[in-house]
Amino acid sequence: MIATLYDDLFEAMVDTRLEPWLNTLRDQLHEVLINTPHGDMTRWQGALSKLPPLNADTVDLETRAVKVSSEEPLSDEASQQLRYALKALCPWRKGPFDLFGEYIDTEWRSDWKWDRLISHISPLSGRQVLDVGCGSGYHMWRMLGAGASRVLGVDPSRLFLMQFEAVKKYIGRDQPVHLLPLKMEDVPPRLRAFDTVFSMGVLYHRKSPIEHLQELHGALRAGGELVLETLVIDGELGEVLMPEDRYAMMRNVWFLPSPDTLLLWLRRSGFRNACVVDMNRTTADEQRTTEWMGFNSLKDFLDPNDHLKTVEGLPAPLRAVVVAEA
Ligand SMILES: Nc1ncnc2c1ncn2[C@@H]1O[C@H](C[S@+](CC[C@H]([NH3+])C(=O)[O-])CC(=O)[O-])[C@@H](O)[C@H]1O
Repeated sequence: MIATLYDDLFEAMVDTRLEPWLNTLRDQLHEVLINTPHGDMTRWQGALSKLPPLNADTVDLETRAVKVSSEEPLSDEASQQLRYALKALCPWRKGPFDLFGEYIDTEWRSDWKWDRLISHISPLSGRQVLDVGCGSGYHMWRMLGAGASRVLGVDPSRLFLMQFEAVKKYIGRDQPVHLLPLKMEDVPPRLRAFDTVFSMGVLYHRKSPIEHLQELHGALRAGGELVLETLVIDGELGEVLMPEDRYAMMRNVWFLPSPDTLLLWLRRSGFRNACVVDMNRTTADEQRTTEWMGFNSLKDFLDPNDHLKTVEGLPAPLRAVVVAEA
C-alpha cells in the first residue's frame, strides 16, 4: 500500500511547488503506515481488496452526494460484494457518497457545510488546494468538482484513508486528489505552495490554535486564501471558552473563541482581510446517527431539555466560516 501511495504522490508532486516535501515524505509515510500500524489495518485492507471491479460511466462531483454510476445495473452479487466491503469500513462520518446506487448516508451532511461556504470563497478553478483534516475526503472531491487543479488532504485517521481509497478506486486512481495520513504539524513549514487552504473542524482540536494558524499561513502562497471553519462562542473580543473537560462529549476540544477573538488571532498570525462569512448552529439534522455510523451523535451530546446547551452545560455547537488572505 505504501508503495502505491508513494508512487501516486511522487507523480503528482513533481513539477509543483511541493517538491521540497518529497525529501521527507517517504520516511513520514513509512513511519505512519509501517512503524505504527493500526490494529484494524489488515481488516480494512481486506475490505478494500474485496471491492468489486466496477467501471464508472458517470462521475458527479457537483451535487449533494459524491456519486459514481454505471449505465448497466449491477449484478446482485456485485451489489452485495460492494455493500459488504463498504460496510466493513464503518463508521462513515463525512459524506454522503453514492457508489453505483449504494447510498452511504454518513453521520454528517457535509454537503450542507459546502453549500454554506462555496459562494463566499475565490473560485477554485485551476487552484492547488490543501484540505487540512479532510476526513474521508468528501470535500476534496467537491473541490475537484469546483475546478481545483490538484487537491491534497492531510488527516491522521487511517480509517478515513481507507474510505478515501475505496471512493477513489471508483472515481479514478488518476485523479489529482491525494490523502496523506499525516497531521498538519507534519507538513513542512513555510511551503508557500497552495493557492487555497481549507481547515475545517480542526482548530478546536489543537492545543495551540495560534501555531495551527501559523502553519496554515506558511502553507499558502502570498495572496493565497484560507478557508477556516471552527466552533465559536457568542461573545465579545477577547472572550474564549476553554472546556474544563469534555465538550459535547468530545475529549480533545481546547479553545472556542468568539468571532472577534478569532479574527484577532488571524491578524496576529499574519492574515489580512479576515472576515466571518457564515455562522451556523449545528442541528441534529446535519449530524446524526445513521445506518453507516451507528454510534451516538449530536442529539445525544446536547442537553435533552435545552438544545442550546451541551450535556456538559456549555453553549451548543456554533460554527463560523472565516475567509482570509495570506
Ligand atoms: N492535527 C491535525 N492535522 C490534521 N487533521 C487533524 C488533526 N487533528 C485532527 N484532525 C482531523 O480533523 C478532522 C476533524 S472533523 C472535520 C472533517 C472535515 N474537514 C469537515 O469539516 O467536515 C471534525 C471533528 O471531528 O470534530 C478529523 O478527521 C481528524 O482526524
